[in-house]
Amino acid sequence: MQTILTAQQMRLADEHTISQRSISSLTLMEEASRAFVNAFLACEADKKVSIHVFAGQGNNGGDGLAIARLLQAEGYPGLQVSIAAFTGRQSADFSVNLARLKEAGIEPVWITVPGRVPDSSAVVIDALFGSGLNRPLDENYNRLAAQINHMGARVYAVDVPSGLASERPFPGEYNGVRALRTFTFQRPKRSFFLPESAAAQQAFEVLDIGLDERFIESQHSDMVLLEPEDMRSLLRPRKPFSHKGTYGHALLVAGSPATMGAALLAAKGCLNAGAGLTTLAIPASGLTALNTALPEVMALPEAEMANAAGLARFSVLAAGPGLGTDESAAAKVNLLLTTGRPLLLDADALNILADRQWLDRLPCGSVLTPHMKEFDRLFGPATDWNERLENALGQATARKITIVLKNQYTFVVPPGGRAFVNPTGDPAMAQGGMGDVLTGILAALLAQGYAADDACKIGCYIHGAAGMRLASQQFVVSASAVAAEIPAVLKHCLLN
Ligand SMILES: NC(=O)C1=CN([C@@H]2O[C@H](COP(=O)(O)OP(=O)(O)OC[C@H]3O[C@@H](n4cnc5c(N)ncnc54)[C@H](O)[C@@H]3O)[C@@H](O)[C@H]2O)[C@@H](O)CC1
Ligand SMILES: Nc1ncnc2c1ncn2[C@@H]1O[C@H](COP(=O)(O)OP(=O)(O)O)[C@@H](O)[C@H]1O
Repeated sequence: MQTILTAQQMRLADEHTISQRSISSLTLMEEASRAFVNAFLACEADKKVSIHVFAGQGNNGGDGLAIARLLQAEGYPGLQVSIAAFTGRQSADFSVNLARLKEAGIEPVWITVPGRVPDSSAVVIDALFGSGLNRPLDENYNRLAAQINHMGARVYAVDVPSGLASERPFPGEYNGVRALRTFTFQRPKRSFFLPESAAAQQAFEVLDIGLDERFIESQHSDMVLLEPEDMRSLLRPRKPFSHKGTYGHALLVAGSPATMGAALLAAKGCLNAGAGLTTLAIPASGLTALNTALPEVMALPEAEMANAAGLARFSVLAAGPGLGTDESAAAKVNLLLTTGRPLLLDADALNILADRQWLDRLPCGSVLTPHMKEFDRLFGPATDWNERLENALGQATARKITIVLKNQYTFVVPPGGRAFVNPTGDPAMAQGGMGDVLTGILAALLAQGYAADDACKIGCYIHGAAGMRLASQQFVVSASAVAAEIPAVLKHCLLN
């Protein structure tokens, strides 16, 4: 797991590393710039390309000047450097790098008043502002950013796209530089995981610049990034002499005549994520489809969904995919709530909770898996993703539940004030039914006895990893294909 730092904590990590390694901040800047150049070389190997570096006057600008000098030494002759100096003072390390730039024979152009910038370069390096940005761009910088965006160049941002706040995006429409790729130092920035950052960058890559990892990991943060190693330590191999009873019995209450497929997808996810037994509670009209498509899955007769005592034999109770929100669906959710046991609820079960105002009946230890709209229906509207995430952090702690807030970067939010960011997934997965498979996977992991937070971390990770594997070969991946890929992904996670 990686702790995601605030800009202030990042500065402390810089200072700590500088004193611990007995180096100067200038050396650290040089190392960061070298790391950027190495990553840049891998993307822009043609040395004849025309490059325009736009630098501010802070340390991000200092990086920009060092990068320009290093690129020239690498043999890129077509370099221009512009320094935006509408306001502000030069940082000490910027000034030293300015002198070094001139010594290297590069004379920068100073932009002190708004005007036209030359727009013929194929590549732009954006080093106007980095993690020091503490207010939205004013008119002059905004105009410059718009000119850069209009150049049609391939834009590489240094550390943070200029205009994007590193912790939480500023309110309103993004008015900064739009980068193709950001090479960011040591840690992704918190705002990179919020969907508003899509306006600022298409992708980011993290570069190790040698900051002290122990110091970074000692910092308190409300955001933690999951890594492949976490799966290896969380996952448990199948045991010798084990049998189907060892791995739990999941009940999935799902499906309606028009949306039986959602129930089948959830059941398929559940089977493939290793539940010992999977039972579906679906309307009778779905039984033929179930027996044909998933012969391993059992069905619960409708009459048994009227009696809480009959549910005691299941190790996990899950509901929602394709359930519908009519009276009979609500009666099923009501029955589950009366058991007083932790529940796994998704999709229509969440809508039923919201519509009937049953949220306060939810037992501690439950898991909810809303997407944005379901979340807002349950917990109230949010003006942006940061507010939504902060609400999720508060609700999970207050209600002692785990919220899986789904998105490109899904947030697993257990009680305790920390969101675990799932890095796996691919836009090829943006298709109906994907969430149903995730619910089935989570049910299987809970049935196998994983704690709620661990089940959600593992489940989201393997679900996204399955999508990524398929997306490496396919334009779009179906939910059934993702479910089918899960056993191989689990094996891979355990062995690697
Ligand atoms: N030793 C270090 O501290 C290192 C810092 N590095 C670089 O330093 C960057 C951070 O540098 P700084 O803290 O100097 O900050 P920036 O260079 O990001 O910003 C410069 C200054 O601009 C001012 N400012 C903020 N918002 C503004 C706005 N909207 N309009 C006009 N001015 C505004 C602030 O006073 C800020 O300090 C990182 O992103 C990274 O690129 C790297 O060189 C790694 C080492
Ligand atoms: N662009 C994307 N990148 C990564 N993961 C995605 C993307 N789009 C969807 N997913 C994943 O697919 C799932 C979609 O869930 P949900 O919206 O509930 O789907 P549905 O209700 O259609 O089954 C989530 O787990 C989400 O993380």
